[in-house]
Amino acid sequence: MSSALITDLLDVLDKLSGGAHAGFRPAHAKGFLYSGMFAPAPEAAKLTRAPHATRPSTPVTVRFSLSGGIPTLADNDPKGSSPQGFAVRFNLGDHVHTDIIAHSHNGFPARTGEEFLEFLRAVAASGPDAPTPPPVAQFLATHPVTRQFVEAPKPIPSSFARQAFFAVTAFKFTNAEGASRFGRFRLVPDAGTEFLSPEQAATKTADFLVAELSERLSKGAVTFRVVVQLAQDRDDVTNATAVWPESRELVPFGTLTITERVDELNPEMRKIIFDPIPRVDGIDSADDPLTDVRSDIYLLSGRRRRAAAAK
Ligand code: HEM
Repeated sequence: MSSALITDLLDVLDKLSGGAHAGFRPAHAKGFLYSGMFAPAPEAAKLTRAPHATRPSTPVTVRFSLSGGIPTLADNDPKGSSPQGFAVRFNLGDHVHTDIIAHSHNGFPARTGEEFLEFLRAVAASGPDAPTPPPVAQFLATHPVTRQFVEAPKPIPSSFARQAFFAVTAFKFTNAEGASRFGRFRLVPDAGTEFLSPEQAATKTADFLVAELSERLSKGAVTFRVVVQLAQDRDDVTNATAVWPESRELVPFGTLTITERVDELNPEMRKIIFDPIPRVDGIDSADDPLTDVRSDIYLLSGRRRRAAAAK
């Protein structure tokens, strides 16, 4: 991976957030950590020999977040809140883990890191002093898939527990017999989905999503079904902008049960860096170019965050 691409992406993300916010993520900066358990569905072990698919239960740490890079963003901010993020760490042993990193929109605006950089630079160059038409309008005119992503409705949910999340990049799942299938993780809320109209969202407080989740957890656990959308032969498994038809089979993978909030400012917890590469036997990258770029940039960004927190 070109390190220039990674640092250029980090720079433009910082720029879009009005400069770097020391100790915070340059994307999905405002987020909240919780702990819980994962229990696999019987079908999971038929798909993959990964340990969390066969063990009766695996402890998890999860983080819900808003998409923007500003740590003080309001949960009902019409521009920076959606898509919300949901990252799940399966704690398999000492320093052994595998993650699912998902957001609340099925798709992504760019196929490669280079294309994403070009898009973000066009957005950054389209401020109030921009020429007409602004660079972002020119970019969108020649990138219909990005335009589709930008224009798709991304309503604010009534709760982090009431929307579905999509891992977008595909993985290759291999079972104990050595049989492989490609698929994409999805997290589906047992409480069902519910979204706010812009008018309803405007009446909410800046921290309503975390407050709502605390209130909900005081009454009982929050559960999500983890499923894998299986690719069929013609589906492109290397392109996160290509949404597969909804008719594709959804294989049950298990249930996530979220029980309590974890202090995200706790030094140990501040260290957590979710990893887009699964790094566990039985689940591999499907060679989507975004996977490696993301892994490199999350690591660089996470190290920068850790260094700032240590000061
Ligand atoms: C080239 C493409 C991408 C770039 C450059 C990028 C960049 C970043 C960066 C820099 C972070 C902060 C990492 C950290 O400090 O720990 C981040 C976090 C995140 N990104 Fe991406 N991202 C990309 C693609 C995606 C995609 C496809 C998704 C959709 C699933 C996504 C969802 C998330 C989520 C949910 C987080 C928060 C993870 C956490 O809670 O720690 N990103 N991204």
